[in-house]
Amino acid sequence: MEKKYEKAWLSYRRSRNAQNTGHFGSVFTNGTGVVAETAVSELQGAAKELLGCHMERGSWEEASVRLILEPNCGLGEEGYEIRESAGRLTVASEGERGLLYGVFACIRLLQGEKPLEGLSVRKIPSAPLRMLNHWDNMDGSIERGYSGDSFFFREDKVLVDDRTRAYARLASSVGINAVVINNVNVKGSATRLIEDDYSRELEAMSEIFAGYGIALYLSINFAAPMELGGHESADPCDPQVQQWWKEKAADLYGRLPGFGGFLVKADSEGRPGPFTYGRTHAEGANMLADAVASYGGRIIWRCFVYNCQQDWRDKKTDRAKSGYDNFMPLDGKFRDNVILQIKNGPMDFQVREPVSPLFGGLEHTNSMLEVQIAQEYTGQQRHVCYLLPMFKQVLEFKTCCREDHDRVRDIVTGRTFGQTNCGIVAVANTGDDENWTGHDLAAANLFGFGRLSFDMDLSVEEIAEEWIACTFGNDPEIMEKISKILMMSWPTYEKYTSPLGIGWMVNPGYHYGPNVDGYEYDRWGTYHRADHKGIGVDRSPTGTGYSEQYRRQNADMYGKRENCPEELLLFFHHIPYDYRLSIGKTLIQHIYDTHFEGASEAKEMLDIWNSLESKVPETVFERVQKRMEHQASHAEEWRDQINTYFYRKSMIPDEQGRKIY
Ligand SMILES: CO[C@H]1[C@H](O)[C@@H](O)[C@H](O)O[C@@H]1C(=O)O
Repeated sequence: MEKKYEKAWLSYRRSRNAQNTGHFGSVFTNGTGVVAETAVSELQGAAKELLGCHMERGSWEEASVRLILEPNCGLGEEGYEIRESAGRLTVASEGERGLLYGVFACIRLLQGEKPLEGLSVRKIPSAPLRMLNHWDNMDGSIERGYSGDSFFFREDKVLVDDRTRAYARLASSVGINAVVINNVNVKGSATRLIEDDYSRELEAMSEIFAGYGIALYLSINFAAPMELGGHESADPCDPQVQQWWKEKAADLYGRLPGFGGFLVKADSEGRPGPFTYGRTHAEGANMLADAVASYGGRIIWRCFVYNCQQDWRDKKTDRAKSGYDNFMPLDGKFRDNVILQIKNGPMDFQVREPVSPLFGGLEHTNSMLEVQIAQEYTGQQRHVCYLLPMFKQVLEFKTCCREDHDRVRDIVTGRTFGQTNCGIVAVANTGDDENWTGHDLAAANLFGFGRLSFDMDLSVEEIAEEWIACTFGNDPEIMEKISKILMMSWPTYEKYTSPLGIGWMVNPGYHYGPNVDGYEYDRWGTYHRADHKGIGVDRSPTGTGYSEQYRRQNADMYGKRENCPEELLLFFHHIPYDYRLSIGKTLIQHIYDTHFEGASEAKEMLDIWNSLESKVPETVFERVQKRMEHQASHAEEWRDQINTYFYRKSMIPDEQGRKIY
């Protein structure tokens, strides 16, 4: 049976005032393609539901809204301009996708009850590629999925139904233009997605996506020529293997409208890759790039490559170094239609990490920033954790690879090195739960990721406010309180879990809940190295040397403990418990204090939510309340386990004499 689903931020409430109704009499477009059609019908649907206006199609002269393709207007295919004058609204772009994004922007204004009079807005998307990666498996499960099962797959079948369109609307409404529907760990029947078996469904899906300006991408299994083609190897330098991929590409591009290309996780966590054949990642990626090049296809190649068989006794090997060690020597060796996909930090989506040194390191290679909105290590969508402030910090980080235009955002938007194949991608947080994201407030991360990738000038507060207005309406009390919860949530989560850049301390495997030594003696390279004197990983030049992978200025900042930003202190240094931080307190006291504070803030967020009972729909109120109650008590569990652990290790009491077990 199909599960019901809601419309998230696209569930339109009737406007409380009539200020904008005059604008929505009729609509004209000179676009003739499917995306222009979508733009028109989205506008008509929203006008009807938000304002009660039935918009007819009208001629250029009479229409009150004109969606106009204007060649060479400098906006590009995806940029738009919205102009209002004398009761008429014009949305202009060079491409139909720009018209669609412009329409969704108008709809957001209506949802926020903003007046349209005299409006003049011009936006060109910041990142060329704005992508979602779904880690959905063909059996319907989702790797690191916290919102139910997949709505793309079930029991080895590809699902194409109303929900596919509903998903495409949500994604496109915030500017997403590329989607990978299957898990990067490609095994079993997922390897067959590129075979004919699924062609009918994938064709239908890519058609729906294309109508919303979204390119469908697939994750592939590097060993597919062996598993599907019966070849003896998957060696990228073997002409037969090359030929096999060429034929696959010809077939896929021949039948899937707007097909984007492949995403590849190779030689990582047990997945096959070019290393088996003594080949480099560049040789692997370029072979695929050549197969898709003539169709305008792209190969997105992940840099999440590290030794997952480490010995915890070995203090020289450092997982944080592996991305850079593997890919820096290949800079400049990749084809132009290859994009390296780099996780924001050198480890794995922890609550705080430094920015990967590949940003600012690579100069001749297209790169894309990968973040995770599925909250694998940040509360798994049972805890509220609004991640946009983290993403914003990452994007604003100065890599020092240039005097100017050297921030991560400059690199991934093509400003630093003039690249056009670049962008930003998030591991998605959706599933077939009624509200899409399990936690209703987690939808702010999905919405926010899209909005930020489209417009990196937006502040995280503005994004939160837009999302709240679209989802709950713009009642000032709702706005203020939910904003407050969202803005508190990441720092709060960090405080009661693993602050100062130490990370981890979770239960192995499923990564939820406190377990200080969970990964301490394991093979994954994720250690905190705590003993009775101190804690932290020495990644300075005299330790593992990781800090030296940064450009000089940043290497100096991270390499010396007195220069290191404190929020990352334990990522880079092993610090004694009695070390005095700049705020005047000792490290151990800071650990105690943050955990007490974090747990009490989690309770405060719950209280704020509870005060909104009469203001938000009952089902939503209760869903969120249940999760926030769990969060508040789980935060206490974190607090007590962490504080007790470090009290037992250090035997230094809390200066404030609070209860430590
Ligand atoms: C898809 O595999 C994931 C894996 O579940 C996750 O725990 C790990 O952190 O990252 C991997 C990756 O990013 O490839």
